[in-house]
Amino acid sequence: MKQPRAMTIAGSDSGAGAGIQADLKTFAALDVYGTSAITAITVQNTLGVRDVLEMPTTLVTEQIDAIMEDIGTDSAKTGMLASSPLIEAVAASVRKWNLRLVIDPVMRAKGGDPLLQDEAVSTLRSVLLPLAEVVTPNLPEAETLIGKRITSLEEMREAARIIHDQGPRHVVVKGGHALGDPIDIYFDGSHFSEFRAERIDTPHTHGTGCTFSAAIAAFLARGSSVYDAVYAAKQYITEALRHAPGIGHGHGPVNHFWLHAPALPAVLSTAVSQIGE
Ligand SMILES: Nc1ncnc2c1ncn2[C@@H]1O[C@H](COP(=O)(O)OP(=O)(O)O)[C@@H](O)[C@H]1O
Ligand SMILES: Cc1ncc(COP(=O)(O)O)c(N)n1
Repeated sequence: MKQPRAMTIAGSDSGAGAGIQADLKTFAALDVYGTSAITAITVQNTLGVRDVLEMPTTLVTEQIDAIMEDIGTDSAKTGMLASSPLIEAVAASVRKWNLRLVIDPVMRAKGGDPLLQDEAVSTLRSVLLPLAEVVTPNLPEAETLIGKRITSLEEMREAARIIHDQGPRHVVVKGGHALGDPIDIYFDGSHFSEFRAERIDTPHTHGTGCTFSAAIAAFLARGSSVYDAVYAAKQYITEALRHAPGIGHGHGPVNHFWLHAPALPAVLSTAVSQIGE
């Protein structure tokens, strides 16, 4: 049986809670074969981002070409894109390979460190958003994309409509940054839906947006409709937050593998104990 495939085009997080690492773990947990094109290397842990090295645009283009010329993909997602030239290069590849694209319009890390240059927001809006099947801004990202504050569910709906006018076919304005139970607003150009979940009381929210958008890409690769993919991704991120392993001294990662049995199957436990002898 052919395994579904998904590609992440994003930054590396050395702490492995967000970025490429979170995306590949999410793909693996959802039984999708994941590939990656790295846009930038961040020196990062749960406390913050210490340094960033952007990849040359040609290297990003070549990674995507190498994946597509051999392995192919059923969906793709973007995360940290850092700068206008990288966004332009990724957009050219999306067009060249006709990628079915989920955009997580990453602008800042949880602690506030910038992951996208301010001047690149207009490139993201005008060049990449029109190529998206789905875009998943959090509240601050949605505010930046529309240029006004969002303070209510009604304003989230209005934001989704304005962002939809910028070109993506589906919009999910995420409510993780609001108070109370997080409500994500979904808009497909004609209908709104609300995806509600209970708020998990935890500081370990590093990589929630990456994980959520990677899960949407994974479910799309598995053949779900966009609505069903967002619905399933919402359940996946809620449980991943609930089972966060409590790693690090700051905003720790979620548990991408909450679906899987906590104990190793007997055959592996035996092999592991023999390796230790
Ligand atoms: N504490 C929480 N409990 C439950 N769901 C959450 C919590 N924080 C975020 N979420 C959900 O996780 C997903 C990512 O949202 P959000 O944190 O807003 O994005 P980002 O990581 O891009 O800032 C959304 O579906 C949001 O509703
Ligand atoms: C390399 C990289 N990409 C993205 C994020 C944002 O993470 P979040 O999912 O918490 O918004 C991050 N902190 N680092």
